[in-house]
Amino acid sequence: MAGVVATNTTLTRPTSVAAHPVSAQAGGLSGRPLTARAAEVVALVRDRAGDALAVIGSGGVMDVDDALALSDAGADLVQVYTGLVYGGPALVRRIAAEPRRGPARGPLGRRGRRERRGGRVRHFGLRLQEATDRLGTLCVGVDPHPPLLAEWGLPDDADGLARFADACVEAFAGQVAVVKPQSAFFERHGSRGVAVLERLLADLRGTGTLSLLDVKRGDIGSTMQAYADAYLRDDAPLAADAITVSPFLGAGSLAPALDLARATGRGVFVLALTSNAEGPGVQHAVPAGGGSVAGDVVATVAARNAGLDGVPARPGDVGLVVGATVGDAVQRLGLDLAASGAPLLAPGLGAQGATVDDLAGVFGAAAHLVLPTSSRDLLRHGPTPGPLREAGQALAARCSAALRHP
Ligand SMILES: O=C(O)c1cc(=O)[nH]c(=O)n1[C@@H]1O[C@H](COP(=O)(O)O)[C@@H](O)[C@H]1O
Repeated sequence: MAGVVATNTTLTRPTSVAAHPVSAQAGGLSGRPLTARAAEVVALVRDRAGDALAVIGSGGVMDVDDALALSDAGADLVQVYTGLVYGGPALVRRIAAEPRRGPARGPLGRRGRRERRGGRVRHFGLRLQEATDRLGTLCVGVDPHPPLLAEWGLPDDADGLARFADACVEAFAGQVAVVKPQSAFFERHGSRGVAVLERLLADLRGTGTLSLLDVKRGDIGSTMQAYADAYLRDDAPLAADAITVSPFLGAGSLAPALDLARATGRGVFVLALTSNAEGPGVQHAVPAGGGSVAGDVVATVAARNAGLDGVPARPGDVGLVVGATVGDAVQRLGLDLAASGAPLLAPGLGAQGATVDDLAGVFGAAAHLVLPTSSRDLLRHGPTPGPLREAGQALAARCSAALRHP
C-alpha cells in the first residue's frame, strides 16, 4: 500500500443541519459539515502512518484555509469535491498558489496546527462553531471537588486529581465540544496539583478537544499581561484554548488578555451575569451614566467582536458568562446578547438549580450563541468513563435541542 485517502462523507448530523427537513434521511453529508472532522482524521492517519504512507486529505475543503488545515494536519496532497462545485476552478488556482508546507510534527507541531494555518491565526469563535456543530452544544466542567473525589473512591491529593483528570479525558475528549477544568481544585494541591492541570490541558490539546480554563483572572493592566502570558501564549505551560476572566477591575483592564487571545487564536469569556446569588448586587448596579454594570461589560465585549474580520455570521472570539440561573435579568437589564456576537457560557445547570428547560427563556434571541456548562451534576455519573461519556452526550443532545434556532 502506497497511501491513504482520508476522508469520505460523514454520517453524523451536526447541529447546524439537524433542523433541516431532510436531515433525518439516510446518506452521507459532503461539504462544510466535513471540514473539521476531515482535519482530525488526516492528523490521526499521519500520526499513525509516520512517513511510511502518502496521505491525501479530502473532505469539506471549501476554501484555501480548509486546504491549508489539511496540509498542516499532515496531508501530502489535498482533494476538492464539493468546494469545486461551489467555488469553481478558481479555487484550485488559489489553493495551488499557496506556498507548500511540510506537515507539522511532534507535540509542538500539533499545537501549532490547531491554532494557525500558514502563519494565519484560526479564530477561536470559528473553532468553537466547528466543535459545537460536530459534537453538540455542551461544555463539561472538570471540577474535582473533594466530595466527588470521595464518591469516586479517590484520595484528595495530586494522585487522586490525576486519576480524576484521566477519567474525564477518556470520557469526554473528542466527545463534547469543550472541556472546562476549574483551576481552583488543582491549585489547592499546590505545585503538584498545578502539574496535573498542566498535563490535563496538554492531553486535551493532544486530542484536539477545546479547553476552557476556568481561572476568572482580572487585575491591573501590567499584571493582566502576566496572566495573559500564563494561559494564552502558544508556549505557555498552562496554555488553554480559552480562559474565564473577571471585568470587575474595569472591563478596559482586560485589554492585554483580549489582545493576546486574538493574536494567538484563543478565546476569553468575560463574567457578565454570574450564577451566584451575590452577583446581582454588583452586576445589576447602575453606573453614573445609566444602564448597568453588566450592560457595560456586554458593550465592551460587543465592541471587541465587531472588529473581527472574516465571515460575519460566525460567533465572536470574546465570550460572556451569563448564568442559566439568572431568570429574566437579561431582559430586565435590556442586554442585547445576540448583538454582542459573543459565545455565551451558561453555568448553573443541575447543582445550582437551573435546568435545560430554563435556557431558552433566559437567553431568548441569543439562544443560538449559548454554550451550557455542567460540572458536579454530570460528574456524579463517574468514575467509569463509559457512563460519564453517555451522560455527557445525552446532556449535549438535550441542550442542542433546547437551544435550536426557531
Ligand atoms: O465561569 C464559570 O464557569 C462560572 C461562572 C459563574 O457565574 N458560575 C459558575 O458556577 N461558574 C463555574 O462553573 C462551575 C459550576 O459547577 P457546577 O455547579 O458543579 O456545575 C464552577 O466551576 C464555577 O466556578
